[in-house]
Amino acid sequence: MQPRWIFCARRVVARSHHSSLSLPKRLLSTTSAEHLSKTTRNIGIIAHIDAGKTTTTERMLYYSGYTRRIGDVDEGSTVTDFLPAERARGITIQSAAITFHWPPANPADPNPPLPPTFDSIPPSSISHNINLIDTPGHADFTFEVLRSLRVLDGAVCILDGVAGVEAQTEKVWTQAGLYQIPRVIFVNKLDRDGAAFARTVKEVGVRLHGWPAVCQIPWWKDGKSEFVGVGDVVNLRGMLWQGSSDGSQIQAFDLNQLETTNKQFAEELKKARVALVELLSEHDDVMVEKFLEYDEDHLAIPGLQILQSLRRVVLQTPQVVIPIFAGASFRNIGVQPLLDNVVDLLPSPLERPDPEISIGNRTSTLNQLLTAGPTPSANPTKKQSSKKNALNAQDIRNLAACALAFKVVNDPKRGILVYVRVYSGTLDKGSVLFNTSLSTAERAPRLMKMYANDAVEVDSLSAGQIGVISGLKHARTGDTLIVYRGLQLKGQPPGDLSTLQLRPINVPPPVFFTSIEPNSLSEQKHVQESLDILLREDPSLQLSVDEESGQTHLAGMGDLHLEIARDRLLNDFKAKARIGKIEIGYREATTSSTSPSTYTLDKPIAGKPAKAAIGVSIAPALLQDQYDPSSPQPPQNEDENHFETIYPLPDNNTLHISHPKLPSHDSSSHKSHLPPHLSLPGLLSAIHAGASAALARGPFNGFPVSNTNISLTLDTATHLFSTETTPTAMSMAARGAVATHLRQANDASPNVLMEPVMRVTIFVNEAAMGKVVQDLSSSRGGQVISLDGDDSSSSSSPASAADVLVNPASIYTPPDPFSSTATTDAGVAPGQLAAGQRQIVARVPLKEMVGYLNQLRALTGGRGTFVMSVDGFERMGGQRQKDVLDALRLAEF
Ligand SMILES: Nc1nc2c(ncn2[C@@H]2O[C@H](COP(=O)(O)OP(=O)(O)OP(=O)(O)O)[C@@H](O)[C@H]2O)c(=O)[nH]1
Repeated sequence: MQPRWIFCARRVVARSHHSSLSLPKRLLSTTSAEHLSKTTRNIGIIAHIDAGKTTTTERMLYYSGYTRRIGDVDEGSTVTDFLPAERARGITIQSAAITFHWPPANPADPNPPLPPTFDSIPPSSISHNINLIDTPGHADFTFEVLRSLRVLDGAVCILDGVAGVEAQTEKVWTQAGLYQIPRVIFVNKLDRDGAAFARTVKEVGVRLHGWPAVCQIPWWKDGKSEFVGVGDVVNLRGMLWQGSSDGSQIQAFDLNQLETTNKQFAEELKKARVALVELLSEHDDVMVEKFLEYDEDHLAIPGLQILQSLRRVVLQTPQVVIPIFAGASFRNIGVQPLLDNVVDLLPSPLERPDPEISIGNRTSTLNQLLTAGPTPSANPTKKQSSKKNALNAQDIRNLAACALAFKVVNDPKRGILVYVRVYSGTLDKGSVLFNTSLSTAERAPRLMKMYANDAVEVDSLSAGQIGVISGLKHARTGDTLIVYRGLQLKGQPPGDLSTLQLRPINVPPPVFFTSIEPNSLSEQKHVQESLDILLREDPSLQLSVDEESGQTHLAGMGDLHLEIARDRLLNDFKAKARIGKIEIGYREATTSSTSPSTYTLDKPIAGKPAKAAIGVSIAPALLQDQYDPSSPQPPQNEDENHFETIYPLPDNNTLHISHPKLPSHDSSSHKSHLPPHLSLPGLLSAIHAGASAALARGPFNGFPVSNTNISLTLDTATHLFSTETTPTAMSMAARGAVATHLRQANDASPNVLMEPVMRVTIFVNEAAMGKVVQDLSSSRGGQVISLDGDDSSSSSSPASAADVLVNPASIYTPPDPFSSTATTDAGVAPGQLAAGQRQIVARVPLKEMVGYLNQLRALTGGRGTFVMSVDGFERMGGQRQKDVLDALRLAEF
């Protein structure tokens, strides 16, 4: 049988003189939504930095015919890394979603009918629509990886065959597992000196907690280290990449041919087939039946049966079997069969679990909402709010589409592009999109699919599809967009629908910040507009204005995160601004309470008289030495028996607003308490905004305030002054009130500093372990939590009960061309790391982790890697606080 990809690869050569992309539009416009969903794969590539994601993606685009020459990351000519900052650094910063077809469609018959089942042919016999999302590999962009993961149906994890499983891979792998994303592995860079396929496969078992199913074995020329092709264990054939520089010419040899030309390789291929059938039989009952049907002959089972069994195990939840493929993208080896396997093994959008949603105060799934009819009340005690927010069957029928904006990109040529994944219904060009995150509606002027660097306009995007909306003014990365039939631009969908969030995620607290000052007044507008775009692109950046200094502070997740933001601002947006040093974002915690008093604002705003008052007091939150800052929840208390609304705020702050009971359905009680131009929700949101602004800068050292309870009291009889009390006046009153009391509390007993503390996981070679632990605990003030996964929370132990404990001795691997101690199983117990590898988990103040990579490299001869994430904020000891403050002051001069 001639491999299908040989045909595809040849077609690439034939197509390469065509410059335009006329095919996709036809394909999309004539394909039914269901056909499209069945033949769609929304996949991502996840990997450690430099494992070869970009190189592999470029080959995928080339072989599928979407680019005419192979891009080269080292030359800065790739399609996917398209920001100048990315090209300059050779790393991927933004997730770019690209659509292509695999196998390439036949222009004469772009939509051949789908067979009723794929029982007799593999899915990759039919052209599929692949939406590929390239995810960033650097730890600072973990949040961006998470955002991309949300929209994936499957993933290819690329490993560097020399480095094996690296720290960041393990982290992203686990995160993808939490989203139940089926994954396959591509062991790349097998052409490099020191590439160790066998060791890497064992590491997959032990560190990624699954059973590696070796589906391809590397083909080393004459059994030595020149990597020339792969052995296809599923179809029992060898594939040799030789004779063409672009990898489009591949020779295939069946087992009989191999037995005469390369006996040793043929024997290994058979061993691999036996191991694969054995492994599949342990996890798939159908494979056991096939095994018996074919007289227990591992080699007699047809490749298609093996493929179908692999597909079943990959789609099992949790995924325990991990298919492994081999290649060297840079040498153009292995990419076409990898693409076949993406189509054959990874799921279509129709095969994915129902996406999670949050609506009102509860969580559910989208299909439950769409099929359940009228929604039940979120909380039986909240009668009033549930009555107001309940949805009837017609409301739900009117929900014409739900989509998630997973990426906003400012394209130099096309303006702002919002990448969306549609989860239900169909999003049509021109429809009104209600943004449930911003509570505003805007029209979708243009819809597109992105093919490499070419955009193709489409009229609609149906469920399961990934596409781009251009011309939106407000939508940000992460926003949920819904289409509600008949909704006008100024309207709001009924009840809880206006709060519907698809796959909501918590934004971690920013731990670094920098200051931004326009060079001149005339530059201010451009700087602000550029910052607005940056924030739409990346909501894990946060902006605040320091009223005292007039400076704008930009806060982010890591120093590289802010560095990239700075580069984007200055180089891409050409903003003329002074940008300060990147500093650690400490917090200051209140340590004493204040007595209640009333604060009155009485000064003109924008030339108009303004007056508003509010009662205020503050107190330290239960004085915790540590806290875990999570994102604020929606208001907790709308119970009609209470007069208080409680807002949990970031950084362990809480805002209590006492106010009169004004049921929102009772307009007469509103009229008796409030002037006609004010509403209770409007006043509460103004107070919330004012109090939050005051907390952004503490009186002690200008850091954001943490661990503080704020009590504000709104007495509608004495605190409102007719038309002089506007929401803006009330917001300013709240801000002034809180700022005054924060100062009072700090004067009575100074605030204390809290510092970000990281959870750090470090992988080192055995010889370096002692030095690294010593450096962590003595020089960096860190606390070692576990060594080699002896703590249940460490990432080398199974992350959950679903994870399996894999004994590396039971994993089949072909031999590597050179023998290495790392490929032996000696001394490696199940659940432990491969020989020679050690893992350290520690809590270390962020300040001590700045520039750690260089130090770790020096201590480990360049082999150590680490990942870290914010574990919480911790109160600093007196001496440490003094040292930090002294250093900060020194830096000001
Ligand atoms: N020898 C060899 N080098 C490779 C191979 N694949 C990629 N590289 C090189 O590895 C380096 C990193 O490759 P990229 O494709 O940029 O890796 P990436 O994973 O996209 O990296 P980030 O975008 O930084 O996350 C480049 O210098 C590539 O040329 C391969 O198969 N063999």
